[in-house]
Amino acid sequence: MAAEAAERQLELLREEREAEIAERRAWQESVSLKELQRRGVCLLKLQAANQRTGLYGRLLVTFQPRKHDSDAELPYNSFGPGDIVGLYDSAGQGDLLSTGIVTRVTSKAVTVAFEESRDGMLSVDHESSYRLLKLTNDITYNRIKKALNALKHYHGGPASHLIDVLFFSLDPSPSSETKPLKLYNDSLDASQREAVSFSLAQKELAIIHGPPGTGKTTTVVEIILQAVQQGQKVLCCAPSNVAVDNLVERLAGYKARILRLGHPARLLEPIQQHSLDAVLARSDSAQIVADVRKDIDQAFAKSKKAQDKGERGHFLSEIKALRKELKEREETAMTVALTHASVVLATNTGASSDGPLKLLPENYFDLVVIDECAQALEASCWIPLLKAPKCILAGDHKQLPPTIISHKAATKGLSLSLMERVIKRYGEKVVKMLTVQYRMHEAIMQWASSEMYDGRLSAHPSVAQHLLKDLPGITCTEETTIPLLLIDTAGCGLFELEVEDEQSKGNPGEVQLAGLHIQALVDAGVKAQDIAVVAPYNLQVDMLREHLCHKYPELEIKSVDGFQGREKEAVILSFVRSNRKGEVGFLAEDRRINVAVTRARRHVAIICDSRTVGSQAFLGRLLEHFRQHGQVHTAFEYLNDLVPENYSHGGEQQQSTKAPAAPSTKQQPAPRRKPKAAAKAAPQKQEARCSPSTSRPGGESPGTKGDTNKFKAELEAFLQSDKTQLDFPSSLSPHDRMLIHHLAEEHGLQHISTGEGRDRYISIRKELGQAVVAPAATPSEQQPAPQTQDSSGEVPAPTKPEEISEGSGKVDLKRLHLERVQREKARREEMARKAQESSVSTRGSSRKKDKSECKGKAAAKTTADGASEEDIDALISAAIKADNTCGFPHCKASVTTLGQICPHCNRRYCFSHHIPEVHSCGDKAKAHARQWISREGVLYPGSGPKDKSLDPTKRAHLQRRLDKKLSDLTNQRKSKKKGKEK
Ligand SMILES: Nc1ncnc2c1ncn2[C@@H]1O[C@H](COP(=O)(O)OP(=O)(O)OP(=O)(O)O)[C@@H](O)[C@H]1O
Ligand SMILES: [Zn+2]
Ligand SMILES: [Zn+2]
Repeated sequence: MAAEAAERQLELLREEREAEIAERRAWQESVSLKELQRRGVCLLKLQAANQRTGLYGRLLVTFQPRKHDSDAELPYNSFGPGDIVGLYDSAGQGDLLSTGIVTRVTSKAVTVAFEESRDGMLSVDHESSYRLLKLTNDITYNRIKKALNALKHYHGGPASHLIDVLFFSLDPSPSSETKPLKLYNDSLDASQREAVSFSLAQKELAIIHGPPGTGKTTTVVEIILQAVQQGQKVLCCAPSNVAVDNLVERLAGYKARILRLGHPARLLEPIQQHSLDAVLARSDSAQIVADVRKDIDQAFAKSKKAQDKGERGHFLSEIKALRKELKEREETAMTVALTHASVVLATNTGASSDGPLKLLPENYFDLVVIDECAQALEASCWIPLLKAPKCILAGDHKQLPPTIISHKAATKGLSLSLMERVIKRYGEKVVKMLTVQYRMHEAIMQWASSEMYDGRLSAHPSVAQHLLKDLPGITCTEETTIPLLLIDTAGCGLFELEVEDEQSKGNPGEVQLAGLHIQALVDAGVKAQDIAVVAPYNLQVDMLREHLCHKYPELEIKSVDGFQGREKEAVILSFVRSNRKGEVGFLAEDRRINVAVTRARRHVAIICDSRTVGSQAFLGRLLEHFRQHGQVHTAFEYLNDLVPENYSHGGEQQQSTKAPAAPSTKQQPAPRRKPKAAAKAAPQKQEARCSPSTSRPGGESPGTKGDTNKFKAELEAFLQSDKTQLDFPSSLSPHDRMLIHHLAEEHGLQHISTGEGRDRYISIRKELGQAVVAPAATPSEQQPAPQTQDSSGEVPAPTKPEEISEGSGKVDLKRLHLERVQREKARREEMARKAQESSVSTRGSSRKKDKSECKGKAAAKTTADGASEEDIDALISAAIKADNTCGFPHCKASVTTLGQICPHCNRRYCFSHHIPEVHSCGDKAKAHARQWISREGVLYPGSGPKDKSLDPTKRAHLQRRLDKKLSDLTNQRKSKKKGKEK
């Protein structure tokens, strides 16, 4: 049974391994070194800054960027302790010199430990240029493989019985009686106490299921202390270093005798003293060991100066002998340190028998504890599990499972954790769930509880009602007094970026909105360090960082996966996906969303397109929870702050003079959040939830009806009159503004915002001849429904197709026209009948030719000629509408409210396409930017005080950054084109 399972795991691991290697190879073969560096797996142009001998006689070399100033920072990279890297000679052929393990990474340097290589000693010098490339990690794989092979052939070891239980060939034994415990931590709640005594009483297996914030680690620590109290030796593991360190820190607080295995350099400062290295350094043999190491270093230095081969060989053999001695002495000291400890802690792979644990006898440990078990590969758990007769697994299988590269291996079961697998079989028999949570406001918890934890969670009174405003130094504002906020972008045209060969997604509009919400929180006194911005896609994380990091260096911006296990007072989630297909991709993973939401203590803000995201049932219920128990803002309320100049459309293009280049358009405008008082006073705040997402053509959302009708009446009166401008008072709520904006767009009227902040008011203007536009019965959907080329044949043809001019705009016109005709039907039966007749008569006679970029500016004129009077009305407004779509070929996004005019080509583009590089104004923008930089010495207006005497290095730096940005954008565009051609 166990053997079969082990075999199967081995197979899946092989598959995973192959996928990993294939991915890396594909990168290395098809991607330039520069690009590899951009992806964070390669560091170019390094120099060796220093080298010394570390533990086990390994050579430790610290690399820095090869720059003349010593302060240079490494570029962004994903190097971390434990990573296997290749060291290459940058000059010449770029040969692989050696492989090593990263032991430490700072912003300025990376340290690598090199094993003794086959042909003697690696030697690095300070003059040469090197590069480091991350390799796939053989060590982890090999250790897991080794453990699985040991499992396959396991016979008579301490874990025999446990293995049978975990593979279901033996039922767990009945638990033993235990006497009442004297707790180390007497503040444990009832569910935690129960978990502790249950775990101690079980014979082979206990599982602690700890939902977010329920004190899982607190409970595990108590269990370990109790076990130690009973004289047991405990091996305590977790898949990640962070989780292990967390346990070390907590146990150290109780003065337990602990020992942490692993590279000391990667451990947090307070944990280092518990590391094997530190313990050894304090031991009696420390001085001798240190002396031996010094001898090695000296011999090494001499060997490099050696004149002839013979002399050199002499030193090398001396080094060899010294290393052997060092190893023996270290092993003796290590055994002493290991046996002195009651609790040995390591990562799952760190517990491998090829490390220090090989020094201990086979049945040394009584108990293995694996924390965060639901995030570990089952195979990796078998490394520690083989070492004891009993295990306690702690974790939450309702949060994210381990990351797997091979989709196939994942679906075949590699992503199923040991914890989940065992719970599925044994259920309640072996599990205790912790049910009181100490993190989230009740409103945040409630959703997670009912969706993921059978409604069993309750909030501890100390957190149940806590809000941001209760933190010191925070004023009461709308944002700090609500636990749940939904900022809905539905209908605002804030679409995700479409980078087709890119798995990752980004959404610039949501980046801007996140910036505005953070500003509001910070203005109210919330510290940036208490806020996290979390997004499910790395591309979005990068974009958020780029946009927000300078302004709020303390702000934490992470992917959902990177934030698991953490918490923040306020969490802002950007769900990114906004498309007409309602595609949500891996947002559909319930556990990812569970993790994202449950990081927050007092406040969660979700920024998303409810129309895209809400189409998935689980996410739909999340949004519904926010609507029921929280506040809803529509992104329209932030419009004026987002792109102030775009609230008008038509003649005025004030912005074209002040937008010098691409980067500037990505910059956040100076925050001008709506006046707090006005926002609070808005009486129909609750109705703001009736965002455009809920309005459909032919039916408007309840609750807004009164206002809509009122404004509609005003508008109609205005249309009938010969006035050309209608001003609305500045006291309008954001919601009313949105309604007016809708109606104006409906009627194809100009829509202008005048004034600043509190004094801002909206006016509506008509152009000459526009008074004849027929008022629409109901708001129509802002963007027409998605339409593929194939399905276009089903769209009924308009009355007189032959009168429609050539060009792509006409198809849109047809459909828009028909939509309008159909809506009119409800109100004017007569006309509707006529329209229907005619559309039936010509149905199927038109074919779509959606090629040209022309958006039908001319089309309106020509089509107008012979159409019936009503159709002229409809067509005029349809033409206006068509003119209001993005200028990018095939993009149909509305740009009436959120478009940006490109200063180079003067066309209006949607948020995804407004960047000059994206719609092929890149060269112009680049030239312009260079001019600007050389003239002003700044990257974008307001990026810093104008410094005419900008020094050349600084300028070069700016130039480099700009070039990078521009080339990134160009690449994005290229890859997009590639995708399109397929
Ligand atoms: N019985 C308790 N009484 C008061 N506070 C508690 C109790 N148990 C846990 N806490 C508090 O709850 C918080 C979370 O505890 P802990 O770190 O043990 O949780 P966890 O479940 O491991 O967290 P995670 O969700 O990251 O897995 C801590 O601040 C801890 O002090
Ligand atoms: Zn342009
Ligand atoms: Zn567009």
